[in-house]
Amino acid sequence: MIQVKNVSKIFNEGTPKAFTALDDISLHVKKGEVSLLKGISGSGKSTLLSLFAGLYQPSKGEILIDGEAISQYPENFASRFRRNNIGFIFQKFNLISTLTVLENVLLPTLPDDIDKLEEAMELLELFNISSKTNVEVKHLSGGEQQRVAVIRALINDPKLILADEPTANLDQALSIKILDYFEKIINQEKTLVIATHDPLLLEWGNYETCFEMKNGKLL
Ligand SMILES: Nc1ncnc2c1ncn2[C@@H]1O[C@H](COP(=O)(O)OP(=O)(O)OP(=O)(O)O)[C@@H](O)[C@H]1O
Repeated sequence: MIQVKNVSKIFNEGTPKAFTALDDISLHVKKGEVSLLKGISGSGKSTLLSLFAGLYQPSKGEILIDGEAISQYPENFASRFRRNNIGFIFQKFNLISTLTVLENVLLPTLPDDIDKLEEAMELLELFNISSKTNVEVKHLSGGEQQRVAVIRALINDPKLILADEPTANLDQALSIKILDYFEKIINQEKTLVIATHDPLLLEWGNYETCFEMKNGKLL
C-alpha cells in the first residue's frame, strides 16, 4: 500500500535555513496492515505522514501509494486522490473554526456530492459528540475538536488512514473508544498508520509493525 524509496525531505532547500527533516527513509507498509510510527518530538513523524498523503513533495526519492506516485501528481490530482483514498487525522485538527461540527465532518463529501449524513450522525453518536452537531467548531474543547477531526477523516471510508497523534487530547475512555473503532475498521482491511507517543497506543499491541524515528532517520 505504501512504498517509500530513499526519501529525504529538506525544508528551505538551497537556503541558509535548510533543514533535513527526513534522511534517506525506505519502508513498506502492506495493504491491510496497522503500523505505528513512534519517535520523540521533532523526529519527523508528521513530515513523513504528510509525504504519504502528498501534502509535501520529497526532496529526494519516491513514494508510491497503492502503486501511484502521488507525490509527483499536480495538486488538483493529488487532492482528488487524497479525498477518495486517504483519511488524514491532523495533529492540529485543521478544522474550519467558523463551520459547525456537522459541516466540518461532511466537507470531504461535498466535491463528489456523496450523501453521508446518516454515517456522520452515527459516528458523532459513537464518539459522544452528537450534542455538538450544530455548534461552531471554535466553541469546542481540544478533545472535542480531535474527535471531529477523526470523524472527518473517516467519513469517505478511505482505504488508507494516516493518523497523527489521534489520541493526544483525549482521556483514556475516549482514546479506547477510538482504538476500538480502529480495531473494527482494521477488520475491513483498511491500512492504518498512526504516529504517536501515547503509551496507551504503544501498549495497544494491535499492530503489525512499529517504525521508530530519530533525527529524521528510521532506526
Ligand atoms: N515547514 C517546515 N519548515 C521547516 N522545518 C520544518 C517544517 N516542518 C517541520 N520542520 C522541522 O522538521 C522536524 C520534524 O518535524 P515533525 O513535525 O515532522 O516532527 P514530529 O516527529 O512529528 O514531532 P511532534 O511529535 O512534536 O509532532 C522538526 O525539527 C521541525 O521543526
